[in-house]
Amino acid sequence: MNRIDTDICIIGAGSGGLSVAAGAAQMGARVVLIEAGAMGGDCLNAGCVPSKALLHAAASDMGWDAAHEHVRATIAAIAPHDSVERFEGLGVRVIRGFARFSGPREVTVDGTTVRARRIVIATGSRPRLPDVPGLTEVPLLTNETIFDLAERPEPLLILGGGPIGMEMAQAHRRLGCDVTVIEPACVLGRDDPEAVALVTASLEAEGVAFEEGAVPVRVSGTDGGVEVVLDDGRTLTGSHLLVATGRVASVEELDLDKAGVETTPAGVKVDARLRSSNRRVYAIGDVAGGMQFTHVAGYQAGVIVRSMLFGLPAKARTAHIPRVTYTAPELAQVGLTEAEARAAHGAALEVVRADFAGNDRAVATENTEGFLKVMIHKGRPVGATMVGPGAGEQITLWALALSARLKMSAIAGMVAPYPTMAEISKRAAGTYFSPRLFDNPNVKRLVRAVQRFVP
Ligand SMILES: Cc1cc2nc3c(=O)[nH]c(=O)nc-3n(C[C@H](O)[C@H](O)[C@H](O)COP(=O)(O)OP(=O)(O)OC[C@H]3O[C@@H](n4cnc5c(N)ncnc54)[C@H](O)[C@@H]3O)c2cc1C
Ligand SMILES: NC(=O)c1ccc[n+]([C@@H]2O[C@H](COP(=O)([O-])OP(=O)(O)OC[C@H]3O[C@@H](n4cnc5c(N)ncnc54)[C@H](O)[C@@H]3O)[C@@H](O)[C@H]2O)c1
Repeated sequence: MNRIDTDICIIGAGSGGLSVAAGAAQMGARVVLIEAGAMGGDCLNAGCVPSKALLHAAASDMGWDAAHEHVRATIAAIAPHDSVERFEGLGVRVIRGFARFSGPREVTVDGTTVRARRIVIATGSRPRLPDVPGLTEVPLLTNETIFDLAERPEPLLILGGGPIGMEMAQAHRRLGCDVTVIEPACVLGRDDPEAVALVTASLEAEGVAFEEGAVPVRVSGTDGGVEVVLDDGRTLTGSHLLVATGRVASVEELDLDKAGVETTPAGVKVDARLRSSNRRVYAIGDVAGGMQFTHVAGYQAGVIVRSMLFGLPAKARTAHIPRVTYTAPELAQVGLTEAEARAAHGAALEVVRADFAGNDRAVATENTEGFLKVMIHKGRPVGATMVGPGAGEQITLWALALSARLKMSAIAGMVAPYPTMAEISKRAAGTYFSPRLFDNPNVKRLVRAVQRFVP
């Protein structure tokens, strides 16, 4: 049995683990990084990167084979950034293999024991298969297999109308497939319903069929395909079935009990500093059971690097984290939705809105569908929802406003170049101040008084 002593041992080289490794090694810590599968984890190989590449290819009308070639080429172009070579170049010791805890301070991988002062669990998540009779007996697609499909599904059935289901529905429809999304509740159920309605209408107009409020009760194989029976008795038939019904944290087989690391149904149980019940062991990213995004894993990596390397008691916040569903139109959210903000702040909440229809650039470029809504409490934004062209890029202004706790006056005071889509944010901020200025009798009295005296 080999033995390695190190400062930090990281299990999982995905979005979270790689960020910890790069940060900690470049600041002088001895780092061991263990990866069982492909470097880069889900985001690079079966998540963000292939899904956005496929959406782009589908929008560019390049056809099925060229679209999949574009997906492979995109992964290959980004892969060197996450590669063993790059990380070894940064001074990280990379071990390929499946890691398990063998004690409170040690992890074992293929006959090597790594003893570390701090251990980071960054093992991510895998697709959750819902408990529908017959589901496990038919060939299924998940995010792990859909990007490698050689043949075009005809038609494609999708279980789940979350971000994966919606992005894959639009991409595959645009690549020429008939697509039906089966969703027992509402699609994109965490998001602002008015914004979701625009996304759904756009996908419907392109030919995606939605079965909302439909519960799948049985799945079975057919000659060359699958059948899904719904609770109202109807049967839908497809050549392929994509299951996109949420994620399960990858905690099994880690032998967490040997390290005294507790779990919850969502993943590793962590405190606000992302420490597990074993104070030497941290968990970040999808396995920590919070928001499941690459930028969250990266942000959490920064928080624990500060804590592990400098002993600074950094806490992870969530109120300023944005999220985007990359359909056309894009749907972006940061902070509270209107419903969440009303529940949190009641009558003290103000909501302002600006529509792309009132934005000159949107009119000139025929991109007028969509809006921005900003939720404001005591002069500061507590949430923003944007749906429309480039919403994912534009939400970053509001992500900054929330993370830096800016006042609405900071946004209103910004000069945005004319004509840009970005003026929509300034317009929303102006809408917040205009009743205070224009419908205010005191302001009018003051202006009349001053005008009497100015020469
Ligand atoms: C289809 C899809 C699209 C997505 N699109 C977006 C998007 O547009 N934007 C966004 O922000 N997020 C997106 N996500 C979410 C994003 O991919 C995840 O939140 C992110 O990858 C989580 O990073 P992680 O480091 O926690 O886990 P991962 O990136 O999954 O990395 C975990 C790594 O740990 C390894 N591992 C697991 N167990 C062990 C073990 N015992 N020993 C050694 N190695 C182990 C795995 O092999 C894996 O490489 C998407 C997800 C999916 C599925
Ligand atoms: N653009 C992005 O940032 C992006 C894109 C894709 C995925 N992701 C991340 O990956 C996570 C997982 O995505 P997801 O879409 O799988 O999960 P999700 O949890 O967001 O959505 C799953 C959907 O499946 C539905 N569902 C549950 N049981 C079902 C059943 N038996 N039959 C049919 N539908 C059922 C749920 O009601 C829900 O709407 C997301 O939460 C997100 O964090 C992010």
